[in-house]
Amino acid sequence: MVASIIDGKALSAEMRVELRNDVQRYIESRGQAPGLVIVRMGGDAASGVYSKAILRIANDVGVQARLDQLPEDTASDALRAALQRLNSDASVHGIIVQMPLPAHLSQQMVAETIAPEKDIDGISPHNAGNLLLGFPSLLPSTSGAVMEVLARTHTPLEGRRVVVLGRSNVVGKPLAILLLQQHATVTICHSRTTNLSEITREADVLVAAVGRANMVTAEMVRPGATVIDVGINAKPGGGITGDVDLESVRTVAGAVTPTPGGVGPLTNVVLLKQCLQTAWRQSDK
Ligand SMILES: Nc1nc(=O)c2c([nH]1)NC[C@@H]1CN(c3ccc(C(=O)N[C@@H](CCC(=O)O)C(=O)O)cc3)C=[N+]21
Repeated sequence: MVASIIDGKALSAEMRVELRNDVQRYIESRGQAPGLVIVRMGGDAASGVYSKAILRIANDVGVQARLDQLPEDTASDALRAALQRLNSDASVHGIIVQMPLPAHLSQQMVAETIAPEKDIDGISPHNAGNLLLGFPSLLPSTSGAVMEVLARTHTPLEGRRVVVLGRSNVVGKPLAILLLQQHATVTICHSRTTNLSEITREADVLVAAVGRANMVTAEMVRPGATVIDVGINAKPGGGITGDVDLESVRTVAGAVTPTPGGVGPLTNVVLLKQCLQTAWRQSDK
């Protein structure tokens, strides 16, 4: 079997056409663009790539976006105050705080401070709780992007075995919930899982969201399976690579997403789509 390579850039372009129209309708109705602010501390490479991609695509679809780059040593109180200012700024409809945070800052503080109605990356307890309960909610955008890839490639999920590698709050956990809602049989594996490849070889759909370059190889994949690579690992010489060893996996898989050019380009669009959604909500009042 030689896997087909899923073209994330093409899927992203398709979504951007839809989104550009939807943003235009908002601007015509409300007389202003949806506003988005990225808050970033420090110099993590993956979050740098992501920030640039968000700004570029925002500009392309008509969302007003800016990057608030704060120093790595920003104090917790100063970050809280900055977020509170964004919460009460009516021109800001969506806020994303880039992860990972520097070690001295608490994810819980950030998640509890961002106003749930501006939480376009779905990290607040309010949105996470709604997702768990099956109520409408804002999603962590990467988990939303994986669902977009699966839907737009018509990958069946109902009754299928899906194995998710990774249990993070931004990918593994929310994705497992979304897959359950589509009636998949979901298994979450992580760093303490024993006999990992025995489990992954059962998967009709295998999602890698671990953060370890090239860890998924052909021996871990069921022949014909769909393999979704969510990993964003910085390459020593610059650029990014995924969690999936593409050259190895493509010999057994049915379909596989590359990195770059797979899930990443949809993540940005999902984030912006959710910003448009929050802008409509905030201007409805
Ligand atoms: N709160 C939060 N939510 C996140 O979702 C989040 C985060 N923090 N911190 C950083 C990581 C990383 N991440 C990326 C998303 C898309 C691309 C992306 O668009 N990649 C393109 C372009 C790659 C390139 O320019 O080389 C591609 O894969 O083809 C990259 C990285 C989201 N993350």
